[in-house]
Amino acid sequence: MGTDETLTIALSKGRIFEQAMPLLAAADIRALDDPERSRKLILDTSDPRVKLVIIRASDVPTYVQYGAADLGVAGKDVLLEHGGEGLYEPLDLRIARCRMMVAGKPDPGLAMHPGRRRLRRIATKYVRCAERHFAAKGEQVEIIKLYGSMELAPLVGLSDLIVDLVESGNTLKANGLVPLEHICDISSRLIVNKAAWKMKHARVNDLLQALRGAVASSVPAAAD
Ligand SMILES: Nc1ncnc2c1ncn2[C@@H]1O[C@H](COP(=O)(O)OP(=O)(O)OP(=O)(O)O)[C@@H](O)[C@H]1O
Ligand SMILES: O=P(O)(O)OC[C@H]1O[C@H](OP(=O)(O)OP(=O)(O)O)[C@H](O)[C@@H]1O
Repeated sequence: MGTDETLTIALSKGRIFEQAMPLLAAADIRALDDPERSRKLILDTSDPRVKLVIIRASDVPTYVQYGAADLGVAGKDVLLEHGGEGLYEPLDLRIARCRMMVAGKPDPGLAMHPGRRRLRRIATKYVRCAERHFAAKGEQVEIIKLYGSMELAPLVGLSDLIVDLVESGNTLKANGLVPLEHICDISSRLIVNKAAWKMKHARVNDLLQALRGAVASSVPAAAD
């Protein structure tokens, strides 16, 4: 965790950085470097008491859980897989919105056949979510853990179905797959280390209020 004077915020580069920075600007926090162009992992900001640490999206909850960062921005998908230990999740930032879905070939054929002899194979990065989804339906499945490009798995016979994130649907379509079941809606959340929440409460709370205001003005209710 940073010193008492410093707030450290963990973010991944790409869509979360791009969509979170306009919200952080409402709290007068602007990055002094562009993570797409700099190799720096710790970025100074326009507020000398705030630093950004740039890490993999799936590592953000771990840094915050252990207090290596006071706060972070993480997708709900990543939080569901992490489990949320040691964290508070006080605000839905409503950025990086998409859906977690089961997808597969349009004609699942044997994959959906009730009389099939082996368990259906599900390829996914989201093992916990997939397990929970199929368990809730009362179906035993075999989960195959992957780290990316899930869409390939049914095309080459690695799995019958995938569990992945879908936004426009273009990636599924480009690979001849279709969405089959909606698991949950996903957006990114502000997360806070539990100790930082107590020890740095005034500063964390100021930031939270500024972000709350920015979220309310950036997403009109009618967009839901
Ligand atoms: N197509 C998408 N549209 C909108 N939001 C998305 C989409 N894909 C992922 N997200 C959200 O954005 C977050 C960050 O995605 P990003 O692609 O930057 O990281 P990642 O590649 O999933 O993670 P890692 O690098 O740790 O494997 C995801 O955790 C998810 O919540
Ligand atoms: O429905 P769409 O708009 O096509 O978006 C869905 C794609 O977005 C995500 O991948 P991403 O682009 O983040 O690449 P990654 O898997 O390398 O993170 C997700 O894993 C899908 O592949």
